[in-house]
Amino acid sequence: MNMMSDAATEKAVNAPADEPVIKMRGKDVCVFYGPKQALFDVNLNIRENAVTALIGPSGCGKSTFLRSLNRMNDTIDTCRVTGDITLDGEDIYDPAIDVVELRARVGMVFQKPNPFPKSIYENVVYGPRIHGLVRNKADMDEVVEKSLVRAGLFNEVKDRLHEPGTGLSGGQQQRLCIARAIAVSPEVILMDEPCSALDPIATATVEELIHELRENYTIVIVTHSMQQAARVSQRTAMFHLGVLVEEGDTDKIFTNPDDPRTQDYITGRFG
Ligand SMILES: Nc1ncnc2c1ncn2[C@@H]1O[C@H](COP(=O)(O)OP(=O)(O)OP(=O)(O)O)[C@@H](O)[C@H]1O
Repeated sequence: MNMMSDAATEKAVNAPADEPVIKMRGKDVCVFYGPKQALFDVNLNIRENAVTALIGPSGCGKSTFLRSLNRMNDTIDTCRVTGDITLDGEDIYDPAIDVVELRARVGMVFQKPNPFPKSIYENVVYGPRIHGLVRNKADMDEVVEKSLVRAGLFNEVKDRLHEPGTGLSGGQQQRLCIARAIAVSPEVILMDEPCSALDPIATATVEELIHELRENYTIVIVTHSMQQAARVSQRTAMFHLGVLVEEGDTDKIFTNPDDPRTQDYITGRFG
């Protein structure tokens, strides 16, 4: 019996074993805030089941590009996006796209852990409930436990699931936010400097988690830390003044970049 889903079958047919699968594709992406252009013709493919790091000096457009991948920029009145961005080949800016559904498929974790002022349990179950993914208490218990286990938090919180999420440490709150993102079974997780508010130990835990999540998810992470990009990512994209300077295997970008701007940035000459 053939157990493969149609989508999996299609992928297997379309992608030879050694060809990476492209999960998201950005083509000639330009982003404007009012009259100001923040991104210029960015062409970047995001590989499936890999971690892609977006690096570059402050203001270069990393977060702007990240936010364009799940239409978070739609929430900014002055923001306008041109070019094409696809998810599994589908145009995410097509007016027929349901943005709520898109953001369930392409989840997001923010810089500052932002749990809802509710219990740990409610934080995780909120998304599955609004997306109609759980029908009863047993479903809810299961999704809460599974998501917290995947986020590496279950053992630390299993005895206090009904206590406020805001009572956790910063690192635990960030893992709770990751559990909340995972709970709706996203395909892609966008992370905007997810460790910048965390101490080194909590950072190491979240980095380990990112490493593990890669097996099941496609991850795009904005980071200011070169060490972090080198530790967690397989692909790196370097931005400067709104332009994608270069992208490639992380090892190559950090040891032998093609562009002098990348060389200057990774050696700390600017940024
Ligand atoms: N909401 C906004 N309104 C107007 N301009 C904005 C807005 N958000 C970002 N910008 C501008 O767009 C450019 C890119 O900003 P963006 O935040 O994407 O850069 P970044 O590389 O993520 O920076 P940082 O590393 O400092 O977070 C900057 O010039 C910034 O001032």
